[in-house]
Amino acid sequence: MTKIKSVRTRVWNWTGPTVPPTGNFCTNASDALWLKGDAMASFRFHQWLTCEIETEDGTIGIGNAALAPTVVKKAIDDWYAPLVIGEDPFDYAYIWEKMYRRTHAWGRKGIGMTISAIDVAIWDLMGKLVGKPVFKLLGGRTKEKIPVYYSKLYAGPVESMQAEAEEAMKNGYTGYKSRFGYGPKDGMAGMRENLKRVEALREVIGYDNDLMLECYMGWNLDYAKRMLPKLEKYEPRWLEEPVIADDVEGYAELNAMGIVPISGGEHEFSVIGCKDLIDKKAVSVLQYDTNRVGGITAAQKINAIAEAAQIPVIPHAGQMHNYHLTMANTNCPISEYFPVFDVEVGNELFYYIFEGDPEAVDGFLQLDDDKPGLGITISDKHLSNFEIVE
Ligand SMILES: O=C(O)[C@H](O)[C@H](O)[C@@H](O)CO
Ligand SMILES: [Mg+2]
Repeated sequence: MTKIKSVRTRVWNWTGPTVPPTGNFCTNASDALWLKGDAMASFRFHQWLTCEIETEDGTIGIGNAALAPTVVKKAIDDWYAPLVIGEDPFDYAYIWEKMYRRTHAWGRKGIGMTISAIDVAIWDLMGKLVGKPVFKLLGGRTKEKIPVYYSKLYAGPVESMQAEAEEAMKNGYTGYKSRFGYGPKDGMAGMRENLKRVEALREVIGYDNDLMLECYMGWNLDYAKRMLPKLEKYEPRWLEEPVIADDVEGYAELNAMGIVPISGGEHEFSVIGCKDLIDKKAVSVLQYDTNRVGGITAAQKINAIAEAAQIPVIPHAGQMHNYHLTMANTNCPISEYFPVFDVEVGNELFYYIFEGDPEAVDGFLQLDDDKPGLGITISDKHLSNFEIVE
């Protein structure tokens, strides 16, 4: 048995070129504020955290976190790393509870669930130590390959969104996720702008493909109740994060309307947090992100609860820590896929930090039965575009 010897965290600050967002790029929680200047400022992810856990035999497992990397680094360095050093990585359930309970006073939501970055690294480590891909430790291959939906189509001029969708269709995706650019502050005119873009996308992708619509917490209950009947005829597969994450009652009211399935969960944390969404019938599709919700240990427990309630789980973000869970669970039907693009919002930044993330082909992605762990390495190809803080 080889014990955990060290935990190495690094913050990767992107210093390379970025594509500045234009105009009503994507609604978000800050839209409700009387704001001057860039409402998107709180919304770009141009930093990332890597967390490498090494055992005495030199094996290294890789975890990551996308939200608030500098704060997460401090939480891991000061609080979580000392709790895991000296432990056997295969005691991952004990390690998880130790981290969760020893920081419970402040750690059970948000930054505190940085447990995720460590837990993902431990699962990568375990896979490498037994020579198996992580999905083979979770339930194995439930799909020949994973169907993915193209997730971008931020709001912009109608013509450019249609051109982006036309280009994406060449890759054979059967699902497309678009972002709304307008919300309550934009009034009826904004509603028309939103509907104009949904209609335009349906003209391009037709009705035999899924269309998912993302609000990213930028609407509110009143606005969403008014928009849902107007959206119904476009047959969205789901409406994502229409209200802020704390408004679980609002989620439940919108979902109960039964007009468009409501999805959410990427800003929910822990098994109990996700169970609450399910018990309150707040979502028809649960979308935690494994590197936020509590890692693979928590995510797999949530998958069982969701399956019992027959709520499909389609994790937020096209990253390896989510793909392995989707491969290993029949109740995880498809995966979100962030196409590789120039750094814009930053969802795609991980492509510049890691190697091994699969590329979608003909609307599917594949995981390798013979690649141990998560199947990613830390890349040295883009180091010149990063300032890395140890
Ligand atoms: O569902 C998503 O992909 C997220 O909400 C995105 O990370 C965010 O960029 C909003 O589109
Ligand atoms: Mg989302």
